[in-house]
Amino acid sequence: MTYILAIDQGTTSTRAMLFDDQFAIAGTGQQEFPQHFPQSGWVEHDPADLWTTTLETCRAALKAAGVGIDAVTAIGITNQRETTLVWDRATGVPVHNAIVWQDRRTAPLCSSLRDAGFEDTVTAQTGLLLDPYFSGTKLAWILDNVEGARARAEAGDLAFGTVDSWLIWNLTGGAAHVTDATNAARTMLYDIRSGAWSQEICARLNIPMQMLPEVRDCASAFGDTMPELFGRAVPILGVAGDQQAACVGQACFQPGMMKSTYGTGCFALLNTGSDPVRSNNRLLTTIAYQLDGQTTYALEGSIFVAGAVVQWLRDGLGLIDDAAQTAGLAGQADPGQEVILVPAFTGLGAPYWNAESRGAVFGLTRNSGPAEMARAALESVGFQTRDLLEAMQADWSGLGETALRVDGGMTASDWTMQFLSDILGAPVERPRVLETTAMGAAWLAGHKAGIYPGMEEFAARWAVDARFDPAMPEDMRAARYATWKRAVGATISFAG
Ligand SMILES: Nc1ncnc2c1ncn2[C@@H]1O[C@H](COP(=O)(O)OP(=O)(O)O)[C@@H](O)[C@H]1O
Ligand SMILES: O=P(O)(O)OC[C@H](O)CO
Repeated sequence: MTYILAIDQGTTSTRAMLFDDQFAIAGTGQQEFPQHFPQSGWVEHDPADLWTTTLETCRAALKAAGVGIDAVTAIGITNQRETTLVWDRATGVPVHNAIVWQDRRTAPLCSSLRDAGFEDTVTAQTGLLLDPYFSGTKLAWILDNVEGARARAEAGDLAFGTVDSWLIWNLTGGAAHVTDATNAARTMLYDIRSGAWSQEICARLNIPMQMLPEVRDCASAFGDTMPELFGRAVPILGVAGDQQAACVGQACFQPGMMKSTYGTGCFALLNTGSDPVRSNNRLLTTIAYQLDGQTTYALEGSIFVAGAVVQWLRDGLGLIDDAAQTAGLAGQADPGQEVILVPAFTGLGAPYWNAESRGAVFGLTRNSGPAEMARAALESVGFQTRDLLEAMQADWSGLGETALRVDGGMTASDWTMQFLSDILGAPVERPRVLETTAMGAAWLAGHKAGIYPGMEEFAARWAVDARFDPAMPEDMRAARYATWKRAVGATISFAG
């Protein structure tokens, strides 16, 4: 038996999974690591935590499976995207903590660049918006704020990378400074059409281009691990950002296919094929995957609060002890009350991108209670997904009748998935294998290694666990969505 080791380095935990040659999971390792919030709106990770949890979870997965390293053919890596690291090329020592994708410290820099009319250039080249979410302004912040960093960068002594690059650097003992096209596409420094770093954007942000990693296809030879780490050198053959890896793991290989991942937040990616579609509705244009030099593009919508609204019911309001209780509560809600929760706890993401909004509840009566709040919380996830779908439909005519493929922790809630289908007016499919992100990374590496089948056969193996079809009458769907839109409008206008 041969295996692929998939590393999934996420925002709150690192996981490693060993997949056998039939895609069955033979062993898993998982570790959480500390989040650092040095100031309001700032989020950092210790780069050493990202690396050591990776190493330890890989070893734990091998141990759990009882598999020796000789049976591991290759490694695939998937990772939290946009998170920004800078380290010394000679010593491998980072010059600063990793600045996490959620960090808003560069909001003033982004505003001034926007005011100067630079967003058009950014969107035209990178497909992104000029937002602190992406790596570019975080890297500029490090160069501007860490003493001596700029001079060292200009002298060629510092390397920049997203988390994949940092892990590969460490796995290969500093031999490889590389990334893949999907991670590059999230930096706001990469021209997704020409497939090259943007000289114009780097110059504007004052970023020396010798800091940037070499960009490769998602299934490529990224480097070999140092033999002393696992007992043998193992090639790293697959890399993709986590949402893109989920798109691959969900086998969304045809234009018009779409996946949506419901974890803490929600990220929906729609495959638009070989043409990058420019959004008129504030969605992101990004790279879904790049294989054999061929780039496949996607439209992406990001929602900041999905499962997090359930965590708020539990930890903030104390209405439930466990996420799974929400469905039972929601089912008891009074059908006559229309309570709407807009969970803009940290502003609104796509398609609104309103950083100033905060959460709001509408339609409370004297009879509203935990059941109505639970229902409103779960429904908010469906309403927000409909917002994304509406934007995608407006941007691109190729969005067909295909079902939405879902994954992530919140898809365990049948109630939420049924409402999602009802409010979208479209089928929703939950796959049998929910580990789509790790499986996507494993497929990239295993396909390159020649132990996994090609795209078509891999796609044919995708199997449904549950399908949810719309059951809500059309007039009710329209009325309920119109109420949601009014609630969002009021939330945004309240923020001023
Ligand atoms: N049965 C459930 N009903 C509703 N929400 C759930 C349920 N199970 C898990 N969740 C939510 O799913 C999220 C966890 O999903 P996960 O994919 O592990 O997230 P992440 O990768 O972002 O940490 C949590 O926010 C949790 O509240
Ligand atoms: O680590 P996750 O699963 O929260 O995903 C984070 C995204 O990649 C951020 O863009």
